[in-house]
Amino acid sequence: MELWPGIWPVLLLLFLLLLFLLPTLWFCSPSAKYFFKMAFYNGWILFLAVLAIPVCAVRGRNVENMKILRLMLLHIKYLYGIRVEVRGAHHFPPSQPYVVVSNHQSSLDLLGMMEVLPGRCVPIAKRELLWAGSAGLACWLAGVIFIDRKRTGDAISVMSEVAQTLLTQDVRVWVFPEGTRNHNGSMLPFKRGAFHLAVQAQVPIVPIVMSSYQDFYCKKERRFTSAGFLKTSPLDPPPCHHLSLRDPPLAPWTDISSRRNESPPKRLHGSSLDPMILLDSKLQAAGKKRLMEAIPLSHNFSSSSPSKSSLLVPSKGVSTFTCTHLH
Ligand SMILES: CCCCCCCC/C=C\CCCCCCCC(=O)SCCNC(=O)CCNC(=O)[C@H](O)C(C)(C)COP(=O)(O)OP(=O)(O)OC[C@H]1O[C@@H](n2cnc3c(N)ncnc32)[C@H](O)[C@@H]1OP(=O)(O)O
Ligand SMILES: CCCCCCCCCCCCCCCC(=O)OC[C@@H](O)COP(=O)(O)O
Repeated sequence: MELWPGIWPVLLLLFLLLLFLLPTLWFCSPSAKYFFKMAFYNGWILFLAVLAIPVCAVRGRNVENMKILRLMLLHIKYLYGIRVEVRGAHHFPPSQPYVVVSNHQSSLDLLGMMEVLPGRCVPIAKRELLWAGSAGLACWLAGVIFIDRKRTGDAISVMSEVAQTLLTQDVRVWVFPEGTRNHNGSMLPFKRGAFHLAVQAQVPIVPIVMSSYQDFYCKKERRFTSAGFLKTSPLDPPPCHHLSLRDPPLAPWTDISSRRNESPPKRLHGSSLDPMILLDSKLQAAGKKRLMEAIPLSHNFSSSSPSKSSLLVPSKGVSTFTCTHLH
C-alpha cells in the first residue's frame, strides 16, 4: 500500500523522459523517424477502420463500401506531406468492367490507389491481410478479394469466380501482378492471374504506374523523410489494352515500345521544399515493358475449357491483343 504513492513520481519521470526522448529520436535518428511514421501509418489505418466498420456493416459485404474507405483514407497524404498527382485519369474506360494492373512498392501504395480508385473497384489482396485486425474486417466489408498465394489452385478458382462477378455485378478489379511488394526500382516478373482474369471476362486491362518513392521512402534504409517530397501516381498514358480475340491484329507493342524513353522526370516547382513532381519514367518504362512481356504470355496458358483455350491461342505470329487506345 505504501508503495503506491511512490509510483506516481516514477511514472511522471518516465513520461518526461519519453517527452524528451521521442522528439530527440525523431529529429536525430532517421531510422526512428521511419519507425514512428510507419507505426503511425498502420495505427491510424487500424483506428480509421474501427470507425469505418459500423458504417460499412450497415450494407454488409458490398463493393460500394470501398467508397467509404476511400473517403476516409484520402487525408492521410496530407499528414505525411505527400502530394499525389494523377495523370491520364481519362484512360479509365468510362463505364464497364476492367482489370487494373499496377506496380506495388509498399503499403504506401494505398495512398495512390485511393486517389485513383474507380467506382466499384476492388483490390485483390493476400489472405494474410484479412487477419490485420480492424483493417482486415474493413477490407472484407468493402469486398476486397482475398487469395491464398500458397495455394495456386484455390487462388485460381477465386479468380475464376471473380471473372464471373466482373461481368454479372459490373465490378472492376485491381491486381498487383507482381504478387508482392517490390521496391527495387524495377518490376518483378508478373504473375499470370490478372491476365487470365481479363481474358476470361473479356475485359480491358488498364495499367497504372505509381512513380518511385525512392526520393522520400526506402524500407531497406529505414528512410521516410518529411516535407518537400511528393509521390506521383500517374496513370500510365498508353493505355487500355483491350483484349480482343476477334479484331484484326495490330502491332500495339511496337507502338508502346517506341514510347519507352519518353519525357524525363520534370520538376515543376523550383525550391527543394516545394512538392516536386517526379514522374519516374524509368519505372513507367519498366512497367510498360513488363506489360508487353506479360500480356502476350497469357496466350500460352492452358485452359480446362478447350473452346476457350483454342480462342486464346493466336494464329502464328499474330497477336490477338489489340491496343485500342494510345495517348
Ligand atoms: C477507413 C479505413 C480502412 C482501413 C482498411 C484498409 C483499406 C484498404 C482498402 C483496400 C486496400 C487493399 C489493399 C490491397 C493490397 C494488397 C496487395 C497484395 O496483397 S499483393 C499480393 C496478392 N496479389 C497477388 O498475388 C496478385 C495476383 N496473383 C495472381 O494472379 C497469381 O497468378 C496467382 C495467385 C493466381 C497464382 O500465382 P502463382 O504464384 O502460382 O504463379 P503464376 O505463374 O501466376 O500461376 C501459376 C500457373 O497458374 C496459371 N494461372 C494463374 N491464374 C490462372 C487463372 N485465373 N486461370 C487459369 N490459370 C491460371 C498460370 O498461367 C500458371 O500456369 P502456366 O505456368 O502459365 O502454365
Ligand atoms: C492485429 C493487428 C495487425 C496490425 C497490422 C497493421 C495493418 C495496418 C493496415 C494497413 C493496410 C495497408 C494495406 C496495404 C497492404 C499491403 O501492402 O500488403 C502487402 C502485400 O501487398 C504484399 O505483401 P508481401 O508479399 O509481404 O510484400
